[in-house]
Amino acid sequence: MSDGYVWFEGVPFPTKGFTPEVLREARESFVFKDEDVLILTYPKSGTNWLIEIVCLVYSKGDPKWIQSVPIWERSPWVEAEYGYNALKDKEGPRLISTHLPIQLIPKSLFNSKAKVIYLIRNPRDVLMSGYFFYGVSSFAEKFESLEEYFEWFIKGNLPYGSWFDHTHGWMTMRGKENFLILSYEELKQDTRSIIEICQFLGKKLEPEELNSVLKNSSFQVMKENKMSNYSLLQGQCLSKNGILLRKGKRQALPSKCIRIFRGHHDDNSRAPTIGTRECLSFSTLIAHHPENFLRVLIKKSLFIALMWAAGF
Ligand SMILES: Nc1ncnc2c1ncn2[C@@H]1O[C@H](COP(=O)(O)OS(=O)(=O)O)[C@@H](OP(=O)(O)O)[C@H]1O
Repeated sequence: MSDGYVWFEGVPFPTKGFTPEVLREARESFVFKDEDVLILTYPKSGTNWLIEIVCLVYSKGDPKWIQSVPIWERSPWVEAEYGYNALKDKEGPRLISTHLPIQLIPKSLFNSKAKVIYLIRNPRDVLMSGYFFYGVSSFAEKFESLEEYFEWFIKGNLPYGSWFDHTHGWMTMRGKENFLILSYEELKQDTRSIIEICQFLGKKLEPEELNSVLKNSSFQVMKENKMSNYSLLQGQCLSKNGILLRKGKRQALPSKCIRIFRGHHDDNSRAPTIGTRECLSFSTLIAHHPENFLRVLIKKSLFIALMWAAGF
């Protein structure tokens, strides 16, 4: 276990704003209400984008709320000290965010009809997004190189632990009536996911309201909204040049990273068995064909084993 995190039940958490006491209390005592909506993701998967969309759906596209209240107050994090205290006595339907793995979520979730929206993102982009974000944050352990960071990603030595465990755990909720699974990639592709969100939340929006949701949750508009872009926290939990909305799209990976992903050795002498394509399509594949999850997981494990064997 590394000292660069707050640890709870074997899972690492950021060093600022999290304590084992609050994490325990949240899991044991937080009461979900049937009318709550929970936004659930592994970090760097587009959480804040989804929060912005849901807020706009609730306000029928009117941007006043998202322009006047910080995003972490609109949808507080149940596992964080600040969020837990803000949420626990809050009246009425609540918007709640979490990155918690399934085993640490407040137990009451499983006895409530609270609606859960689980957003998954391609692990390659989650990985790169975290690489740039954690590198300038003041709450995560510092890695020396991309190789070291990659190893930590695979081992789950990053805030909230392993992407693989997180995804594997929460996918067991697939098919439940109050559980909607979406992917970042599909959300980017077209409006269908937003319509799905409206239907799931029982909100009917007029076409112009829907257009306003799209416009006001777009990357560019969100990047300029200081209530959503975390610029208010720069110099606190984010360093001065820390940005949440970095690219919002796939970017060319550094060649070193591509090699790692492909399982290539420098001299290319060991042919990759599992390549980038499988990694890229992993989340989309399980979103569309959940029955393939196990098969893909086995392939992924094989891939990881191969990388270890290759000395990465
Ligand atoms: N509106 C919109 N459209 C598209 N993409 C967006 C949007 N808002 C945030 N993002 C991208 O989401 C990434 C950050 O994910 P999270 O919000 O989950 O981060 S965090 O874990 O809560 O820190 C981060 O991805 P990267 O740019 O790849 O780093 C953000 O740019």
